[in-house]
Amino acid sequence: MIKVGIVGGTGYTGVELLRLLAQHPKVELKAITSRKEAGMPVSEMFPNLRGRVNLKFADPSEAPLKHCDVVFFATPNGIAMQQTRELLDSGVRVIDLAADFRIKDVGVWEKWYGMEHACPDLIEEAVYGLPEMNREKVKTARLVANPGCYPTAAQLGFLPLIEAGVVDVEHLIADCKSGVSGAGRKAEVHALFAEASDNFKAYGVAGHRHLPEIKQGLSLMAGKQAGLTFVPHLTPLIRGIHATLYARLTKDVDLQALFEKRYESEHFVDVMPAGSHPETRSVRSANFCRIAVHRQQEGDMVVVLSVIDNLVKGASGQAVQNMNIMFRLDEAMGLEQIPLLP
Ligand SMILES: NC(=O)C1=CN([C@@H]2O[C@H](COP(=O)(O)OP(=O)(O)OC[C@H]3O[C@@H](n4cnc5c(N)ncnc54)[C@H](OP(=O)(O)O)[C@@H]3O)[C@@H](O)[C@H]2O)C=CC1
Ligand SMILES: CC(=O)N[C@@H](CCC(=O)OP(=O)(O)O)C(=O)O
Repeated sequence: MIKVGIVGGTGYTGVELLRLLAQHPKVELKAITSRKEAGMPVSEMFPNLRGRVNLKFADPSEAPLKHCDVVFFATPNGIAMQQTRELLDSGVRVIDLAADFRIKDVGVWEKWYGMEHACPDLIEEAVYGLPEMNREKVKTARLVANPGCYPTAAQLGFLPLIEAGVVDVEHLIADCKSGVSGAGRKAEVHALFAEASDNFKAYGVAGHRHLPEIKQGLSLMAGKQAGLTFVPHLTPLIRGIHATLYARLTKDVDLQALFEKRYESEHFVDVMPAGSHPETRSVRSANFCRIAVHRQQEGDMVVVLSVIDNLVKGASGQAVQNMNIMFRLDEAMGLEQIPLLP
């Protein structure tokens, strides 16, 4: 059994990790932290876990994290980087759901995240945990930087086009919409029911911290600097991301065949039949990314639609997928939930 610790067990990605790991046949949950709720039984805070998780929250300073095989950080940005070295030195592997190790250029990271990085040398070692791009490196990684939610939806949608060299990579557009759980469980005015429901708005138009992360991934795929316009929107859903991606075609290709071929052996990426319009509810609570590719009848634009559940393929599910790869388990183990309808 893999002994697992979670730092940040009371947030949305933390409880989602608990939901997935409590049903994972090869996992033993050893430690779950919360500073505010230390001592409280997990199932008291989250009754959906009654009878499934019998641990209490522990303060991070007291939790037996060093006795785990792997520790997930489901914490705000800037926390994992303070504790990762000690864990790695103790032989514990680390999967960070936050952004501490996602961006290779530490100067870029410090600019967007507004703080000094505590261990820049570990950024180089960290493997960006998008399995559909980096599976081989994830296998041997001690430290995995789990991708952001918008970056997962956008990169998986653009990947076949960029790898095949059939689009203008300098002028890509990602128009993305997220459910409110993307903002986490902390109390914030914009996430209040009366603010977020029956409402729709863009935010971060002048620059969002996922822009450099997505651009880094697209540039790696292209082998040269990619140019991207990224606009996130807050939509009155609880879960879900819908990315509408635009690119100008530079070659005439069978787009449907290109996407189907690229993802034919990817369990968690579903290329839908030509003409489809994937819905966020078709991936709700599941680790799938569903994609449809469209060519408009006029002009040379390709439009890709990519949907994920931000808390699953966009965070905790992808983190468990990475754990499975790191421990040489079946990649889909514990992740076969069928999405919830309606
Ligand atoms: N929500 C989403 O859709 C996605 C989130 N992410 C990322 O995952 C991470 C967690 O997100 P989310 O679950 O939404 O966040 P929440 O705000 O919902 O939860 C944060 C958790 O971290 C704990 N925490 C906060 N500060 C510290 C600290 N200094 N030391 C230890 N624990 C701390 C909190 O518990 P306590 O304060 O009691 O210790 C809480 O359990 C973030 O970095 C986020 O950007 C990534 C992809 C998608
Ligand atoms: C709707 C909403 O607020 N979404 C969050 C992004 C999700 C997230 O938590 O960011 P990371 O992937 O970097 O961890 C935001 O825009 O800040």
